[in-house]
Amino acid sequence: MEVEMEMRAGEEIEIGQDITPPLPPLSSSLHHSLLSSHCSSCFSPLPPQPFAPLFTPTFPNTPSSYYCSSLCSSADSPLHVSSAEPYLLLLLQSHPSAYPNGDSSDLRAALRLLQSLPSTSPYPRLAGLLTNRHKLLHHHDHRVRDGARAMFLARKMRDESPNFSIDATIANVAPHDAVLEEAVLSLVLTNAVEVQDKTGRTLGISVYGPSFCWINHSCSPNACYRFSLMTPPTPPCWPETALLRIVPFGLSSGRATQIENGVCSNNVLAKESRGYGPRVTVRSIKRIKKGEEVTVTYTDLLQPKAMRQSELWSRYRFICSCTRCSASPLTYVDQALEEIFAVNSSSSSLILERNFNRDKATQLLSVYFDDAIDDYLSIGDPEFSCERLEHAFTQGLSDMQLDCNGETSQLRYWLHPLNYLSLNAYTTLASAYKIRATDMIALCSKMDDHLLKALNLSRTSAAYSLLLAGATHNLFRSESSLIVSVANFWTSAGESLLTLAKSSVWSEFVHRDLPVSNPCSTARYRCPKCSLIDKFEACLFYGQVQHADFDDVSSEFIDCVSNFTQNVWNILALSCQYLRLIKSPIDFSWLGTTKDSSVGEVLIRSSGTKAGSCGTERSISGSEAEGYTAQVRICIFKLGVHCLLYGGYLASICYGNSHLTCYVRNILDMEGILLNPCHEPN
Ligand SMILES: C[S@@+](CC[C@H](N)C(=O)[O-])C[C@H]1O[C@@H](n2cnc3c(N)ncnc32)[C@H](O)[C@@H]1O
Repeated sequence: MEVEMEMRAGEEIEIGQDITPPLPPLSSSLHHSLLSSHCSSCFSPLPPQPFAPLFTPTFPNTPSSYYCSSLCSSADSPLHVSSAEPYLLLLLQSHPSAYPNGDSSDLRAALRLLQSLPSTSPYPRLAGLLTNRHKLLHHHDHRVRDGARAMFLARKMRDESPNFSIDATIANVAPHDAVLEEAVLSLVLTNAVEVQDKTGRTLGISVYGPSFCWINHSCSPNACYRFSLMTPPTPPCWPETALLRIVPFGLSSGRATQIENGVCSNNVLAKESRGYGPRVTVRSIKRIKKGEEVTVTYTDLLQPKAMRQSELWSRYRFICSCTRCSASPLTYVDQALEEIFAVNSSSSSLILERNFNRDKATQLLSVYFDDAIDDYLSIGDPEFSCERLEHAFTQGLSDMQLDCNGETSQLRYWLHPLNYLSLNAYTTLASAYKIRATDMIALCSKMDDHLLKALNLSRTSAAYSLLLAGATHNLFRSESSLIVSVANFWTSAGESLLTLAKSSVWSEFVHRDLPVSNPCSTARYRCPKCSLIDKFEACLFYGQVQHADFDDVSSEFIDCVSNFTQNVWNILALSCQYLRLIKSPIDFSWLGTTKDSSVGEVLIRSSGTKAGSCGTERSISGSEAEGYTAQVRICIFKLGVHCLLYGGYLASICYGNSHLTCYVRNILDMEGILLNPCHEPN
């Protein structure tokens, strides 16, 4: 009988606490595209003169591993060579069709694992980890079969070296030669996680031992994880300094039994794992009761249910039945993330349509939005992308629909402001407007219309950042596991608002026409209405939040931020038609519930269908310039400080005193707002 493993809390766990020590990987590999820019051992960026592997073979004109130090090279080179990685890279370089499925990191991590694991029967677990080979092979055929074959060939080339011929080796592979490779590759696909650096950039993948890999997925998880990049030699952290607050459980026929550590004991793991490479630490983002299952997310929680389910199915072949997915009717968050409005524009007046093909509308809108966002990311024309996105936001997209009488009518679809496509678009728009502002500033050397335009562009960028943070916060109030996204979005909004308040363009403009006192030169700023600064400083000092404070801190923050926003939102939103439709980016009560039509009506009626009123910038008028007063500037500054403090506070719950918390701290430090120094961890 196959046993399904899970991890449970071994004790009561409060929110914002580490529940594992930093766990070392069993195997990790850089993404293929980063092989020549990052260290294959510790994943840090390479110096100008990187270190090559200590041992041959290296093949000319073929990607290889490089290292940041001789220590990294001597720690990793033996495994790099013995695992047959150089041969795999040679094979993929000369015969790309051997694995046409993209990045080679899965195969390289699997080769490394295969080399370091004791040889054993490939079912259903290796070193305690689920392989899922049967399930994956049944559905994924090509990825697993092609990959395993390429791994098998690489190992054969290694064994026959130096007398191998790639073509002859390929010709001699029998269909069932690569069973073990299939199992190890399936294990990697089932258990590997993407390793990210401090900025959230994905560097590669890692497979960890059961303490991490036995943690199941939930769309409303109670834990998250972070990475720390470790260079060799790093002191062993397990089991001596173990802080493992979770225990394994095996579920067999629905009956939970505590598993003996014999499957994969801590000692076995300590021996199997490498001392270096990205370590992972699991942390609670909710209070977890003793005996409760600990879960993390395997997917983006800001996607609607259907997308999460489809992603989990295509990658892992399971159907999620967590509380969020099983809720009937859909949770508020899942309703909002997929909400679309339709109007019948064939009739003379705009009528909100109740019966329309939602899947078709979603498809139409997602193709349009994804395309506009991809265009921005790949071609990088920010102005065109802003125009496209805002056009769809304000004018909707048209489609023909066949009704039950066989007659066609014209429908127009609008996105709900909290729809996941809207959230993705806000991120793109904040970034695109920021780039446009920077480009505009570079164009002009002295105070003129261009400088004012640049200030308007950064104002719109800050407004979109604030809208993204506020919109996600609205969802976070119903789904607390969104804390990780919210922490990042409040931090970005704070940074963007502070940059706007401190803009030298604004200074020039204000000095000439509307002199303001410089908010940045004022002495240490403290908000008289909330204790956010003290709470954030306490987090920095104690390394964790005082959990009893959490709800109070959040509601104090929202009170303050709502007040500031009331004073400045009209000005932040002034240049953009879509933003002007958003009555408040913090308090979304103007939206009504997703069941009633008020938000649809607000959007549709306010946008109208007048020709030429597409959601692009208005020309700069005198009244717009009047918005830039000293009071507004100071209010934007205070709003930015609050957003940063709250973002930092939430980040300390999710990551402890890690880079994001310190990043916030450093920005606030420069403004003379905080007291205590921060020691950034690795
Ligand atoms: C990283 S492993 C997690 C530990 C796994 N349960 C085990 O027994 O080793 C990932 C696999 O666990 C299973 N799994 C994880 N979360 C699940 C969930 N919410 N529902 C069903 N299966 C899940 C799936 O088979 C998935 O491919």
